[in-house]
Amino acid sequence: MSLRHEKEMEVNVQVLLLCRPFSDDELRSKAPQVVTCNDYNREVAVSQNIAGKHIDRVFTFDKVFGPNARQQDLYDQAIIPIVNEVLEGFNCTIFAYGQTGTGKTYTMEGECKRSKSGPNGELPAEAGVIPRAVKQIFDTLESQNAEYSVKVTFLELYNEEITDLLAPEELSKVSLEDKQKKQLPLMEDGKGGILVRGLEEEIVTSEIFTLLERGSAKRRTAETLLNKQSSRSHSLFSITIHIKEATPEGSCKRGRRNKQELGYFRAGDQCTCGAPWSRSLQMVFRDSKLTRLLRDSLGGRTKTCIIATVSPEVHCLEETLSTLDYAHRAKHIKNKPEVNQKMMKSTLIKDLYGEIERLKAEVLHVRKMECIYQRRDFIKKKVKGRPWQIRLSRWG
Ligand SMILES: Nc1ncnc2c1ncn2[C@@H]1O[C@H](COP(=O)(O)OP(=O)(O)OP(=O)(O)O)[C@@H](O)[C@H]1O
Repeated sequence: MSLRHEKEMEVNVQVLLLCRPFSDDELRSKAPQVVTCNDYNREVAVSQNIAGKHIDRVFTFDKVFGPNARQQDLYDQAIIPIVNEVLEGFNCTIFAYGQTGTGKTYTMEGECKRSKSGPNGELPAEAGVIPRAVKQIFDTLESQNAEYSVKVTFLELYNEEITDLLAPEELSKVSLEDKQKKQLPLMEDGKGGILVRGLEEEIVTSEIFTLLERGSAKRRTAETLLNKQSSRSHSLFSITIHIKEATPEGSCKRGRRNKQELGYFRAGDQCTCGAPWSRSLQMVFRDSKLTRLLRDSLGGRTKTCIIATVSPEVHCLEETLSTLDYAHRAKHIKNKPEVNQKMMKSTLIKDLYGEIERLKAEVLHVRKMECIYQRRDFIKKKVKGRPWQIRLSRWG
């Protein structure tokens, strides 16, 4: 392929800026505002006082959403086209990046717990990107009378450890404490991608709130100065859509698997991983799990959109500038998105056989682990519990 043709296929990572409104506490304390958004010009200005001089630093992004923007504004203006591209066959990634308390969870999940869906299935105003994307996918595929399945995964990355937020507890006798410590390994999938071994894939049939609530409840949270319910980790939510195409006689001829990744990545000192793309730019920490998870999204074959989140108030000035600097640099990352190939039925079957083999190996692994845990519990009881008795009986 010619260099010119290759360049034509390149697209930049899209970067949006979202500034959340003042919280009630910030309004009460009359904290000065240092961030001003100009949605129309796609600019955000940060006011600084340096040696008595008032200086404004201005950053331009692909789209800017000020404190008055509603969840629906962000979704309609920026996310709908991306989800449409997923339905057309691209793999896409959307992730929120920002300091603690700037609205990453609010933007990606929304306030699912507080609000309920409307009578006709319409989403609450507070619903974030994930439930809206799921609804758009279902609505579109239903309107096309397509034969499809939608599967999701939800993982947490904390201190270089990956845990599954959707792992069913009742299926395992492992205690919650052990479960949370259970790490999942990252490995190459043999097709140039990365997969997390043992990650639970859940089939979604309609609404996503129950699943999101279940996963979110397992995220590690702690109170920070800026957020009473701060998640202490990075999270990645993936939606895989499998669409089947039928022949006129009705039998399945070929299919396509498209993937949408939705993540929220913490910026700031509490996190040991730093800005993922600063790493991808500097080519350091090549083995960081976050960098590996995002390998295809930053500089790979995926279409990627970053939502940088900031607070408007003065106490966050330093972190806000750092988020804006990183986000601005990320605008220069180029990806080469490729449409997923439609697979012929025979290839599809081969692929599914491969998946069955992989799942068999996982079941075996889980059984072995359960055996080890049961043995350990048995030994623990023996050591810690009351004097242990073995009864020998004999019949006859
Ligand atoms: N755009 C917004 N409109 C209204 N409230 C918001 C908005 N963004 C964030 N908030 C509120 O700000 C608080 C912090 O938001 P959130 O928990 O989403 O931050 P976060 O970036 O995920 O923080 P952390 O990294 O600590 O988990 C929440 O109470 C949330 O409801």
